[in-house]
Amino acid sequence: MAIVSLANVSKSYPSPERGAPRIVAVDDVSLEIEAGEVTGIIGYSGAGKSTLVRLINALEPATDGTVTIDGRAITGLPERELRAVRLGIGMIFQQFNLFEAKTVAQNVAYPLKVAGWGKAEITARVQELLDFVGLADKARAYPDQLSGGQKQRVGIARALATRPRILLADEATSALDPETTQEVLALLKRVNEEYGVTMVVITHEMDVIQSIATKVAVMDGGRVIEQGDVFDVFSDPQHASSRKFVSTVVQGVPSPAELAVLRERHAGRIATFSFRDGDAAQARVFVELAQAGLEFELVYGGINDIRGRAFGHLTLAIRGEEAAIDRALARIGELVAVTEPPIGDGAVGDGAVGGGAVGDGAVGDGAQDGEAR
Ligand SMILES: Nc1ncnc2c1ncn2[C@@H]1O[C@H](COP(=O)(O)OP(=O)(O)OP(=O)(O)O)[C@@H](O)[C@H]1O
Repeated sequence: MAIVSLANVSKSYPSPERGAPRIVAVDDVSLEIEAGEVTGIIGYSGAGKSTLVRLINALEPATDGTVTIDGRAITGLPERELRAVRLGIGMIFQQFNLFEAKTVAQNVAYPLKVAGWGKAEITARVQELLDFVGLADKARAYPDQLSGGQKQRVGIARALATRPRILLADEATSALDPETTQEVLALLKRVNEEYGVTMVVITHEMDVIQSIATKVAVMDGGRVIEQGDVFDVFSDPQHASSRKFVSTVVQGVPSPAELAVLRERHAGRIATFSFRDGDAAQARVFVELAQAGLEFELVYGGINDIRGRAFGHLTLAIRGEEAAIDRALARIGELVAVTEPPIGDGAVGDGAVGGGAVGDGAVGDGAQDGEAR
């Protein structure tokens, strides 16, 4: 059952310039978040992700459409009732937002005080939460005595204090180093698995999606342009904008700048082949190219793993007769996704290198030559 449901939700703000049209931050978004799922919201800066989260946690009213939390439409509810809705939603932030003048225990206790819990109950709950996040020994410390990862663990304990069913995380690991990010992600995974908390995670980091998200929604220009299982969206994005965004976060897809370098270094036509798990097609690519009498080398590549399922991209520079390359790519295109990035500036001749050359063949050889990472 959907615990968060958005139906045709829009949010616009008046423009700072007089007479200019309103700024549309969220544009006709419909999204269902199932209870117990971890949903990643991704997209470029300015796509509307933070605004979407403020609509879900009832911090701002939608301009249009209906936001439903736990079966209850929150649009138009009076402030007193919105406060009750907010108690069921925890929130963690990139900059942790802890009270610097309060101890760790006081920070965690704060929402319980606001919610009117009794003193003994608060003490017991704070102890339980600090044990859960592994900071029982820091109860009396102040935030400036903690590392970034510890601060975020306090943030998580505080967000969970009132036993919310939903946790919203806005770039919660973006200020942390990679190792600390992994620790915090492991903790968030436990929050989801042990407490059954539904999570909505805004991020621009592939690591976060890869480690904890089960579902993902891609935002662009205020709209959700694609949503679905993480593996499906990342291994085979359907929408041109999500393909562009996904290619910036997955391993193995050369950026336009990297492509320009590849074209300078390697003669031939550059083509990227994309594979998904269960695909036995990888070897067929090399066989087809070799059988067509084409010379090729592996110039770029990478494999991504999303909870045990792999997908990857290999970029080859292919040399040979134009028509033979066309025919081979058409045949291979029936087996795997083939992309030939448009030839931009700096493209080096993709002219024929004379047919009949035998391909490099072995993946290993190519990888040594190439930029594989
Ligand atoms: N309170 C506001 N008043 C006016 N415009 C706003 C307001 N909040 C957001 N916007 C505009 O709405 C658009 C979406 O902003 P939002 O912060 O939701 O994007 P985002 O995807 O979270 O970006 P980032 O990753 O940079 O935080 C932007 O153009 C932003 O300038």
